[in-house]
Amino acid sequence: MTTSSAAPDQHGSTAPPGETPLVPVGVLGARGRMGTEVVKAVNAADDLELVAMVDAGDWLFDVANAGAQVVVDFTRPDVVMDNVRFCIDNNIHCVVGTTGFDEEKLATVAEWLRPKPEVGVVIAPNFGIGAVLLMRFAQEAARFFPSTEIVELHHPNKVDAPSGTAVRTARLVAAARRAAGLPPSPDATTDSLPGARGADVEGVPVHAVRLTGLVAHQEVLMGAAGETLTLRHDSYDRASFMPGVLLAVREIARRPGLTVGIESFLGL
Ligand SMILES: NC(=O)C1=CN([C@@H]2O[C@H](COP(=O)(O)OP(=O)(O)OC[C@H]3O[C@@H](n4cnc5c(N)ncnc54)[C@H](OP(=O)(O)O)[C@@H]3O)[C@@H](O)[C@H]2O)C=CC1
Ligand SMILES: O=C(O)C1=N[C@H](C(=O)O)C[C@H](O)C1
Repeated sequence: MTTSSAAPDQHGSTAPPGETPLVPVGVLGARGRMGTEVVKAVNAADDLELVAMVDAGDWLFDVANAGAQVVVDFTRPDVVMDNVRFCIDNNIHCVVGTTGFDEEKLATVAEWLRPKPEVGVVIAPNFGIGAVLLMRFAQEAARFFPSTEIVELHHPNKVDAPSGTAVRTARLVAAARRAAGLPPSPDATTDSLPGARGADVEGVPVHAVRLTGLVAHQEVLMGAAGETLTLRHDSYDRASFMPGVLLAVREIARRPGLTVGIESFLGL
């Protein structure tokens, strides 16, 4: 569905002469939990214009036809790659919050971007500023603790487990542990039910809870002799992701190529 009231001129602008043009934004997954919030946030932003809302069953060409310069994707791990490919092919910058990106998929996106040096794609498993900081703090602290485990807790409608944020946190922690030369976390378990010790992400156990009433939460637990450090972040409302999403929408045209996470946009 396209939402723009005025047709773009030959430069893609709908602004009257002399005024700073609004950035035309399309939202994919627009009727979903995150998409609905993004639509509200874009509509409330003075410098952005919502030009297309696309959800399952809608025509993806709507975003190109509407003149979107930036697309925000909060869809599903099984469809997001097709959406990103379409945007890159059509010279549209992408802000991607959808999860499910492993190293292979990231490499594929980087490959698609190679012939399009002017297009920017940011793929971030979490746009919450607190969650981004938690990842950074966990990365900093990891080398001081022999044991680290991650517990992520989410609403029960989430389709992927563990969360993209937890997987990224675990990878960052694992890299910090490797760099510090830490041995595997001590664990004497020889007898367990399947899943009891969580998913193994590069040696870091990740436990996923799905509970009615929750939105998005994560704890990183670190242990050393006689002490523990627990880092916790809670998103109680999806509004918590919007400052990060809007920052990425405003920045991405100046950041060609592939960016993973919004840390660099925040000066981290
Ligand atoms: N990076 C971040 O900060 C955050 C990331 N997420 C991630 O974002 C993703 C979406 O989460 P959430 O909003 O809760 O999920 P929802 O299921 O509520 O929303 C996804 C929407 O995308 C629609 N959709 C499915 N296929 C397509 C398609 N091909 N084109 C366009 N739309 C499509 C779905 O329709 P239908 O239901 O009919 O399939 C649905 O309306 C998940 O991967 C989640 O982990 C979530 C929160 C924050
Ligand atoms: O599905 C969600 O809700 C969320 N998904 C992202 C993830 O998998 O990390 C971000 C946040 O945790 C909310």
